[in-house]
Amino acid sequence: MSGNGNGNAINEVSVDCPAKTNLTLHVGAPRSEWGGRHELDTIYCAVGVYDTVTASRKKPGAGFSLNLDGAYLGDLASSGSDMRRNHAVLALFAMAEASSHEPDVALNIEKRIPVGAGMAGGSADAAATILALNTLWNLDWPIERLQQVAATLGADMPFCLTGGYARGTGFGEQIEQLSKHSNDVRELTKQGFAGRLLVGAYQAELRTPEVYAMFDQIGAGAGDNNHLQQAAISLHPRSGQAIDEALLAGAKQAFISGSGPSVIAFVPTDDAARAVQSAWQQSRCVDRIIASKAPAHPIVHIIA
Ligand SMILES: C[C@@](CO)(OP(=O)(O)O)[C@H](O)COP(=O)(O)OP(=O)(O)OC[C@H]1O[C@@H](n2ccc(N)nc2=O)[C@H](O)[C@@H]1O
Ligand SMILES: Nc1ncnc2c1ncn2[C@@H]1O[C@H](COP(=O)(O)OP(=O)(O)O)[C@@H](O)[C@H]1O
Repeated sequence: MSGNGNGNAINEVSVDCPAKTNLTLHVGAPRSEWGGRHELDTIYCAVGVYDTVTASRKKPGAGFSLNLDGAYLGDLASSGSDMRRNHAVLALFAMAEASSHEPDVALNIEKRIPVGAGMAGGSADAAATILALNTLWNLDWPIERLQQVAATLGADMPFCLTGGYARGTGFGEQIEQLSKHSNDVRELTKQGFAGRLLVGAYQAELRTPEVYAMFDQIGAGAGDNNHLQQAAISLHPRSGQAIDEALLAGAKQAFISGSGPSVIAFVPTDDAARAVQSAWQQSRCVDRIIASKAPAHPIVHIIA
């Protein structure tokens, strides 16, 4: 039984896990050996919009349970949403198998990351679950071991375990953690891809496979750092309007987050933040605005 320093067992752990965006997302050809997934070269950056996953120990044999809280649950709220397919539950089962534990754990997810938004909300919840169980079950596995488990669940899940910045290659699952002093990050920071930001979020969701399929048809927009941007805008034009409004209002950078539809606008000053907020509200080109900053990292709390 794991201890929390005063000799008692740990019974509840919560993890605040940040969302993900891609400061660059270069997309190559689909590869048959990767099940048709495209070759990527991307700079991941964690954004300070957090989901909180709480994992509590249940009685032996009680099985798992899942509870979702939050005002914006997207398609997770529908009764048809299969709990067993939730990415946090998939992570629980993967960790249970890898560590020979029974999945007798209650999971509670407080969702704040927009769903189906291109911000890896599902991957963040899976990563939070992995980090929580590493403490709840007293595994204390190194990050590399946890990333091996995460990589079996999705391309951007290994990155979500560490946050900060990373270069992703392969189909996005090969991760090289980047320090903020690395040349890549220093160059992007110089171009304004760091610090204070606004997220333009939508009720609508985009399906990642559909965005990649559209990319295969129309390719990347000239000069776009995110090669999926033109495809996402063709499927969800309001995101393109939000980018134009943000840049006009003084955002240093504004772009689609990953496969979209959400838009990230870096706003380095109070004036820029106020101007972008007002331009988005007046043009009604976004449904919700979330103020945040980047980079960010997961935070683990031992509750009981
Ligand atoms: C686009 C990115 C950018 O980081 O993230 P999101 O914006 O969705 O968060 C990722 O590539 C999302 O990767 P991942 O999270 O694995 O996508 P999944 O939803 O699991 O993949 C669903 C489908 O997307 C397509 N896909 C995904 C990754 C990739 N490198 N090439 C692809 O073509 C494939 O059709 C795949 O079957
Ligand atoms: N815990 C979760 N949080 C969000 N989405 C989830 C979760 N578990 C499963 N999903 C499913 O994954 C899909 C993609 O969600 P998400 O990861 O938020 O978006 P994206 O892949 O665009 O970053 C959603 O449509 C949802 O049905």
